[in-house]
Amino acid sequence: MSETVETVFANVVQRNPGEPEFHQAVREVLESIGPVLDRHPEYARAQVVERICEPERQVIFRVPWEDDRGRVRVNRGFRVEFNSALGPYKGGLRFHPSVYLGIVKFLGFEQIFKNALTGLPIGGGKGGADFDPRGRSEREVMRFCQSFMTELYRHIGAQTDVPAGDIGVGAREIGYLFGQYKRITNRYESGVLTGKGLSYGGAQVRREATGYGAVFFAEEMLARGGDGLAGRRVVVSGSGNVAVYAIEKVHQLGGTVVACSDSTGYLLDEKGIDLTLLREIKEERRGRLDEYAREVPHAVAVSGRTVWEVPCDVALPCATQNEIGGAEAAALVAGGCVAVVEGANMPTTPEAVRLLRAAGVRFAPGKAANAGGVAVSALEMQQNASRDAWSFARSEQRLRETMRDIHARCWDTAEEYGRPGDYVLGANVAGFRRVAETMLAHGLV
Ligand SMILES: NC(=O)C1=CN([C@@H]2O[C@H](COP(=O)(O)OP(=O)(O)OC[C@H]3O[C@@H](n4cnc5c(N)ncnc54)[C@H](O)[C@@H]3O)[C@@H](O)[C@H]2O)C=CC1
Ligand SMILES: O=C(O)CCC(=O)C(=O)O
Repeated sequence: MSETVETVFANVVQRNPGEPEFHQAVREVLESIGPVLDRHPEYARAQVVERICEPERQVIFRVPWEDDRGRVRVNRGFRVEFNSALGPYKGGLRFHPSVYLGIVKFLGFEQIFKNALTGLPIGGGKGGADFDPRGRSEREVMRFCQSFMTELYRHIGAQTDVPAGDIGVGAREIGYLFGQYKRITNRYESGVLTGKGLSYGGAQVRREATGYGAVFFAEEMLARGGDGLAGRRVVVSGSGNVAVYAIEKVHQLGGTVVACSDSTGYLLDEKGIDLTLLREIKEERRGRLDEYAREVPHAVAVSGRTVWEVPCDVALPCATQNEIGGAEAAALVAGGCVAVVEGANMPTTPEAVRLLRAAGVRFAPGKAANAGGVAVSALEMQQNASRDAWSFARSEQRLRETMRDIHARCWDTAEEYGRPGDYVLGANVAGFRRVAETMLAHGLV
């Protein structure tokens, strides 16, 4: 990093102590943008980088709720409204016990550049709570969502800040959150949340968008080497929203996903994951992957080990941050992997990225490869604003075009900066330039 950028980074670490994930996300962007700052001294004069690293607003709030035994519980809720240069703050809500301010800030920071890369009018934000929905009854989840929205509602709005789902927040939670927002405000404001059910303003393909989008990105990336996913052996981590629809699209494009995972271990099915059964276990029974292995004799459930030990051509990490470290990257290289495409946010550590690159593995960062989810959220906002509802085919076509455009933006920018094939540089620089130019246009705000 150049001296100027190194100083900015040191300042970020000093001002945001104890937030290693946020530091990691900032460092990755700052490492890419030195050459842009050399070409555009006006960005440094206006302290654009310093301003981008500081959230516009951060809200932390108490979420009290009552469990089924009548015991009062208290969680902590967050919304970080990071950057509104390009549009209303936009980004998901995560309910997971590991959530704290540093996680929400890393996710919000990533979201700024990801949303810029889509070319759509959305700023960056993220939120969540340290609530663990696992093992909680439907009624407990509903009460938690209602209490969370009872504070959040005053900070959001279709033109202000538009949350959606992330880990632990799916269609069920969005429904409860929307119901409470409507009740408190007495406004049927469809565009205040995305990822809604189709009966009340949800968009076709939003559920599938992140997973499908990551696979479309992988297709584009492989196509540059005259290749594709057909006939490829693929491993996916996670078995939630992003993972399930990544698996579906890989299968539709002729590849075979032989393994997926959850926080307890992984499932190996050499004949290809049976998605109907996986979805029944995960989405309906909310069960564990070993249930699959009990029902499919040739499948194996492996507990306490990493899914990345399974040899594959293409790896799609779709679970959580920093799940591929040095050891996992080495295992992927040893297993013959040629491409890693991030469906999750920052699932690969900097050490792992270096190792993969050194071994010639193509690597696509999440802020480019998983942008399909938020892109279709922006299309949901557009449909809500015009009281329209597009067909599945039209929405999927838009998603495919958007992922093609994002890929091209990353590819062309990397070439322009003399680093062909460097998707990390391409994504960071293309996203940063759009936000920086707009911030300059808005003056000192
Ligand atoms: N839902 C969306 O539209 C988008 C999600 N993402 C990112 O994709 C990732 C997955 O999100 P979703 O599928 O929405 O969440 P989800 O809650 O539906 O699924 C998360 C999955 O990851 C697994 N998991 C969590 N921690 C794990 C660990 N330590 N080891 C192994 N597996 C673990 C869970 O068992 C679950 O299968 C996250 O990084 C999220 O930020 C990114 C863009 C959009
Ligand atoms: O659709 C959205 O607004 C949320 C997407 C999101 O949280 C993400 O891209 O990580």
